[in-house]
Amino acid sequence: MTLRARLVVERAGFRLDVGFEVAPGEVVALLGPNGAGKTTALRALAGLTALTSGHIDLEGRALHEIPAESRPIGMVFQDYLLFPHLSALDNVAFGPRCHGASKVEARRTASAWLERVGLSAHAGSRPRRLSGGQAQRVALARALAVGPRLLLLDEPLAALDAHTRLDVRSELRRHLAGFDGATVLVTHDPLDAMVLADRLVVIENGSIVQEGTSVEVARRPRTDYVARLVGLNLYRGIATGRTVTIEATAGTTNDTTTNDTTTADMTSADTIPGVGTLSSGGGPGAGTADVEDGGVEAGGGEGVVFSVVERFDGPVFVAFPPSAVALYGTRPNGTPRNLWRARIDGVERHGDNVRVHLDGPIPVAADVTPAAVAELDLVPGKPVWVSVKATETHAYPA
Ligand SMILES: Nc1ncnc2c1ncn2[C@@H]1O[C@H](COP(=O)(O)OP(=O)(O)OP(=O)(O)O)[C@@H](O)[C@H]1O
Repeated sequence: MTLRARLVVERAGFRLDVGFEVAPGEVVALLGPNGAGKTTALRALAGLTALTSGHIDLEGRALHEIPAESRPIGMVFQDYLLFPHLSALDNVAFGPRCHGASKVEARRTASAWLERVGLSAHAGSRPRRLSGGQAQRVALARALAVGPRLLLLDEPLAALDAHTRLDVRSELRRHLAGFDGATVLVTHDPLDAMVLADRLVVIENGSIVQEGTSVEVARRPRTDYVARLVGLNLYRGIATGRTVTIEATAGTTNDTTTNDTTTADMTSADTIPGVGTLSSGGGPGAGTADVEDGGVEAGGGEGVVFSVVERFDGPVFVAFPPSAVALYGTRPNGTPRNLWRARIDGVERHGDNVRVHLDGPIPVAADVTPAAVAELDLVPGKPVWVSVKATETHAYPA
């Protein structure tokens, strides 16, 4: 293991006590609700918050005995914390310079990193002239330029608008894949965690409540928070331009063995990346949604064709929240894309709304108002039309 940590931080009214390991090249996401202790854990790894007890072992070195400024770590913060008076190049060069490199050497290293993140043309720009996405890339280059063995990312995408976030997320994933040290990422966005991390460590109230790959965590949610967390509709598919074919569903049912409270979430659990076979329920509703005319043809579980905003070729993920799904009792007018027919599998309360689980060519969860439930008479077994606006889907390379 590259990193072995047990972090105990005590404060009035709060106690963090977590232990986890990160393998070389692995990205671990610390995920959890507000106030869970994620940032405290990250700051403790960085040496910015003192440990009450515990230890941090990085490649055999006792990191907790090393002062923050001498730890071999790179850190990216939510708001980047770039020096406003320095150019992008000098911001990146700052790290190597602090680690003893000469000015020329530091700038050479910085220049190479700016090129790797695609920002050579902006080397002379001050941070205020950079977009949020560009500033984030400079911050990442600055963190990696010191050749860290541990990379710490604190909500690295949180300050970006939705569209930029999409691009930067894919790009960050690529850079993380090329980093051979340990990476610990803090986020409360499940999409960031699932796309960027190999493994999730879910923290609630200062303790680890669940950990594993996103598939493992999603299959057996153990807390309400985790169950909600995996409530995204998320599919793996193949893109051709702006059209994504969601891989065929297997037609096998879930291996749900109990009727406990997590059962209702298993549908969405099957929509987590890495799960090769999505449960379609295998019912007569399985088929191919033709986005051109919005119909559903019997197709023996061939999946669904989605139209999305982003243009890609090859394997992608398509994600959208249950709130982006609209249900209709009769086929809606016009020819909206991403329209197919499904059958209601289950209905449950979800905050102020109602979450409707649907069978069909792909399993999907929809959040609708109680008024809509009454108006459309949404009861299990009822056939409905399902539509998802292309603008509310996110597609990104798998
Ligand atoms: N500097 C501080 N002094 C005292 N208490 C703090 C300090 N920073 C955080 N806390 C408290 O410690 C607990 C954990 O906070 P922390 O910021 O680590 O949570 P988090 O999981 O990162 O949450 P968020 O997602 O909101 O950032 C909270 O109860 C918080 O109020």
